[in-house]
Amino acid sequence: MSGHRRVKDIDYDEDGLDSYEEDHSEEEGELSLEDKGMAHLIIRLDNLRKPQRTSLLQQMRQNTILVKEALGDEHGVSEQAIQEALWHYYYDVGKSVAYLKNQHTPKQPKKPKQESRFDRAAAAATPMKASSGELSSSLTTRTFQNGIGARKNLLFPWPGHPRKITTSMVHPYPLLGYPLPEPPPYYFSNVPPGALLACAPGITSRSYLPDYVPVRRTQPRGPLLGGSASAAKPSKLAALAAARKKKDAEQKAAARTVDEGHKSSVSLLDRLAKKDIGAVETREENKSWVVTQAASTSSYPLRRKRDPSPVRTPPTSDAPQAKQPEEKPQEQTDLRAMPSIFARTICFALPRPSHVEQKQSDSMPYLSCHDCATATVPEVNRTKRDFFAGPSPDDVVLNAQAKASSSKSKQAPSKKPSGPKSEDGTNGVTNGVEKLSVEDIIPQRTKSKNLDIPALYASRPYKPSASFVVIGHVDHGKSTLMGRLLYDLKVVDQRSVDKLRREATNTGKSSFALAWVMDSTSEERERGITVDIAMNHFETSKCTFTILDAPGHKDFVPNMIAGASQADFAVLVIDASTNAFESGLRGQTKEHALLVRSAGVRGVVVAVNKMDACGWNKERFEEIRSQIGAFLSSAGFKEENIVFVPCAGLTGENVVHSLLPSNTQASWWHHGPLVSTLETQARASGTLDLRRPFRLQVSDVFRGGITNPLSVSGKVEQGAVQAGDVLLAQPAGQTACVKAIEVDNEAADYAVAGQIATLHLTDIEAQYLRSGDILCDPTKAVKNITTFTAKVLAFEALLPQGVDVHRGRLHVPGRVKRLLAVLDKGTGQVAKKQPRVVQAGAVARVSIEFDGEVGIPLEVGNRVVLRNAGETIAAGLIEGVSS
Ligand SMILES: Nc1nc2c(ncn2[C@@H]2O[C@H](COP(=O)(O)OP(=O)(O)OP(=O)(O)O)[C@@H](O)[C@H]2O)c(=O)[nH]1
Repeated sequence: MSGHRRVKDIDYDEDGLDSYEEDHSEEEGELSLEDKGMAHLIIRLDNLRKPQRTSLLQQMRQNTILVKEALGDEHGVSEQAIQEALWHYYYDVGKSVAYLKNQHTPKQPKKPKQESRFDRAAAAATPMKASSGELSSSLTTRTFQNGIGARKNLLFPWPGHPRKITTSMVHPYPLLGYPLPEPPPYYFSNVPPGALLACAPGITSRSYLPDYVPVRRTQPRGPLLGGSASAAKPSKLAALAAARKKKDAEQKAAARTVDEGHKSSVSLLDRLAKKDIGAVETREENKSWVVTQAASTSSYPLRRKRDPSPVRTPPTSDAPQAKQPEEKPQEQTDLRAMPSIFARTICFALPRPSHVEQKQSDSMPYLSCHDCATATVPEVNRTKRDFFAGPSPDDVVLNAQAKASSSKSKQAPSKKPSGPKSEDGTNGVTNGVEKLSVEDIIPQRTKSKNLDIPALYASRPYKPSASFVVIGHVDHGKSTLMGRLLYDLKVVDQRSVDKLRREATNTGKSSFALAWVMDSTSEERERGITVDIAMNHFETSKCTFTILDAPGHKDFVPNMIAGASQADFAVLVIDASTNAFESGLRGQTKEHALLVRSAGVRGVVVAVNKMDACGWNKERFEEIRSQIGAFLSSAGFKEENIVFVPCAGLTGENVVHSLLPSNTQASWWHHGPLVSTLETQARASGTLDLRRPFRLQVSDVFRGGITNPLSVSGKVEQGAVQAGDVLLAQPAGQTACVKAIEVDNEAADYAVAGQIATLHLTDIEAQYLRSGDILCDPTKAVKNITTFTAKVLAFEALLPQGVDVHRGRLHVPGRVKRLLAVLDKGTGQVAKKQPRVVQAGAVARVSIEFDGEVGIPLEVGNRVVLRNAGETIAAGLIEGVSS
């Protein structure tokens, strides 16, 4: 059900607007032949009413013709492609033409690259000459017979691989002879280990290789560089290589002869190790390492067996087996390099020459092979002095500093007892460190000034301040109106506006220049619509304001809800031009008004905008006033809290400055401009109870600068906060300390309910804070709940169903678990228990539970909005919670 249907169904909507049913029946006409050609667009426009759809299709037709003309005949672009481009560029003919020209202009064939000498040489060295048929015999015949196109397919057999050879895919190894892309990791997942190795160069087996992978050529390779591929005459390089090979072979043969003459079959390494081990065991017989029998024969000597017993093994008669008398190890030179410090750390008992002992001890005072204390080292070999038992030198200094600063802040006498020198050589400062408590060592938190905020606030010299959310249907001129307000109040300077005008003109959106004051993201500027809440501050002689410019598009209603939750009052912008007001009523005008009311907003200023477009027609203004006034009253706004102001954001008439007498068309308006109405609303925003427990819903989490690595912003919902306060972040359950506060972009000592503040936090990790979370008084914290009951007004028929629960920036999936009762709208008494369905427009009590296991920070009195499939289906007040 569309939004306007939902609004129509609510029984308080008795304003005589066009009925949805009538409109809907109009839409069911047959498609014209012309329309059938645009069926792909009609599908997209399906959710629009017929007049809108017809106008868009009309525009599409006209623009299609314009684009065709601009493209000319030679491009041969299909009509559908043109319409797709127009759709993409929001009917922008210029952009669509540029895009299509770019897409359909035949690319100039690239000038063939002149072949360099290197290319020629490389080509000669590789057998990749399909045309000449000089192919390796081991490459599959199929591969080459099928030509390059087929080869591409063969090369990229796995799904999703780009079927395009790029330079990055070319296999660097010329052995395979042609570009081979790296296969995806999963390709070899079922290949047994070793199989890939078996296919490595030198092994011709291809049993595990997929068909498309050629194996190593069995033919000798041609020369890599220079020379001829025929290899009839060896090159100089080849001759050199052959000579070196021959020399190597001769050397090996000589070595073999020497080895054969040797009595023992023990390798050089073995012999060296034996010498070393023998020496060690002679020197340090109490070592717990034993040399295995294998070490004395052929195994690598470092492959030692660790004594499984932690008890030191006394030298036995077997041990001397390692000492082979015939080896005469002392006569041989120790050729082994020293093990690295790391290696020695791991194998702590390895011996090392005495000449390096001292040096390494110096370089790593805490890491000595002999000093490493671990459970597996025999007791006697453990260090006598445990370096890690006491604080490190850094700790000593830091702790002393902490101690010094804490004692300074406490105005303690600076004289410290100079204790006797400790065992480890540290002086009395170190002894003092041992007496430090954890609190002394933790960096000092920001000290609270313990301000009496309610008293200060009552006697403040400040102006009243208020925040307002700007709502209304898409394109009714919200951002332009706010841009104008800021421009005329000199919040935005002339230079910036001129720059925006230039940029907007260059992109063909000159009328959006003022809107871009608020819409700052590239997406918003490109699409010409607001996407997320834009915040800005301004000040008049009487008040300070925070603007929350909400998106009007229905896709961004959740962002609009977030804005509404932070506002004291709302500015509902309505486009007075022909048909625009009516289409807004069927769109988001009413939905937004209902949502701000549901969010607890009491006052609304209705800015009847674009009055220039209807010639400042008084009748039009009165028509809008009567229809919207009736609707707002039925939605729960009191009559005295609804104010209407005619204005034109684009021209600036009656926004900041009163209407000029020269504007005779508007002579009927005798009240002030929009800004003076805002001031009246701000003063009427009500008093605040600052003594209630602090609550702030986090709207944004960001890095507030080098000195403020973690900052949050949001509206203080109740209570007050000052620097030095400790707050609890829910649902994470982590505490944070308030380091500093900003209100209206200026440093402040405190922030109170109603203000949108930035809190710079310490003592909390960023992972514990997300937008939608609650910062609260830890002594009276908001609990994380899993179920709640709420009194809601149903915008659509309500069943036990899945819903998204919205509260400001928070939106969490949940379920309407039970419909508890339908309530009487007037008295609030139960009219019907356990209904099977709650009709649209009815007030009901429902039970809602969240999907996840993590509780959500909500409490009694919070206002929630229930949405489903992009539609607002109900809104109301939490009456009871359970965890
Ligand atoms: N004639 C006229 N056009 C206006 C006026 N105000 C805004 N417009 C035009 O209306 C169009 C939409 O203006 P925006 O300010 O972007 O509308 P919006 O309501 O902020 O749009 P969303 O934020 O996307 O919902 C622009 O082309 C503006 O130039 C006005 O007072 N008179």
